Amino acid sequence: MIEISSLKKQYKEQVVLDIPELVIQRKTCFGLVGNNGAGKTTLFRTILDLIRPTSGKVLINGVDVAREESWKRFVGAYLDEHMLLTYLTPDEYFRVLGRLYGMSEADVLEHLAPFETFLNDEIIGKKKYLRDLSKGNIKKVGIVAALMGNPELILLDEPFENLDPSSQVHLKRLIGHFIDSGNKTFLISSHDLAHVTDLCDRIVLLEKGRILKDLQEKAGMVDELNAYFGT
Ligand SMILES: Nc1ncnc2c1ncn2[C@@H]1O[C@H](COP(=O)(O)OP(=O)(O)OP(=O)(O)O)[C@@H](O)[C@H]1O
Repeated sequence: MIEISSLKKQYKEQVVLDIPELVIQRKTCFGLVGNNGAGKTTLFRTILDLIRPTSGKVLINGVDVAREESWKRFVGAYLDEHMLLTYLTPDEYFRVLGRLYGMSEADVLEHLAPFETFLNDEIIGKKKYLRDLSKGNIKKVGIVAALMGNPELILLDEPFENLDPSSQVHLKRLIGHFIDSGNKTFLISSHDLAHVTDLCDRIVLLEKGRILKDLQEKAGMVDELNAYFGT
């Protein structure tokens, strides 16, 4: 469970995040939407303690993310390519992460198996450095890496961006499968209203750092979002 209280992030006089209270229950697929600059990435970065809030706090399963490290064992995330070791090939990167999570080579291969189609033949088994992959293929590596080590909570920032249409559908199926397995919580930010509303049972709409809507009923979700975005 994620508990956010009195969370504020300010750059000089600009308040970019202002969330008095937000609780995200376990086993939820939580979608985060909002226009450019609404504060989606800032919220994710704050939850992951990559930036410190000006005030307020984030608890993951009761642990204050800014004070302890234990939450990192059950959280996986992919926000952007800065999270990757781009001087490695994808195979090397998965192997390094596997070691970090105490996985054997066989465990790593077992983890990668369901992603075989998603990680197309330009990624696995090629001696290409991560930094030389296309944007979409880098994203695929980041997403598959975020799911390593059997995390309970997974944060994905714009997972569908830069993916070709069939990979988007494939990813949606993969995430859906993890959600159906019943023990994972996903936080997904996206500009793709169709994908995010298909997947998520709760969607929060941010505007200028504030929660404008908190949609928790599937029925009407799409219409409310379309009305807001004028789509
Ligand atoms: N280091 C920083 N210094 C000053 N302002 C910042 C900094 N980082 C983020 N911001 C500002 O915070 C606001 C929220 O940015 P954020 O990246 O969280 O938005 P977003 O909803 O993820 O946008 P997008 O959909 O474009 O990715 C923006 O106005 C941005 O310019």
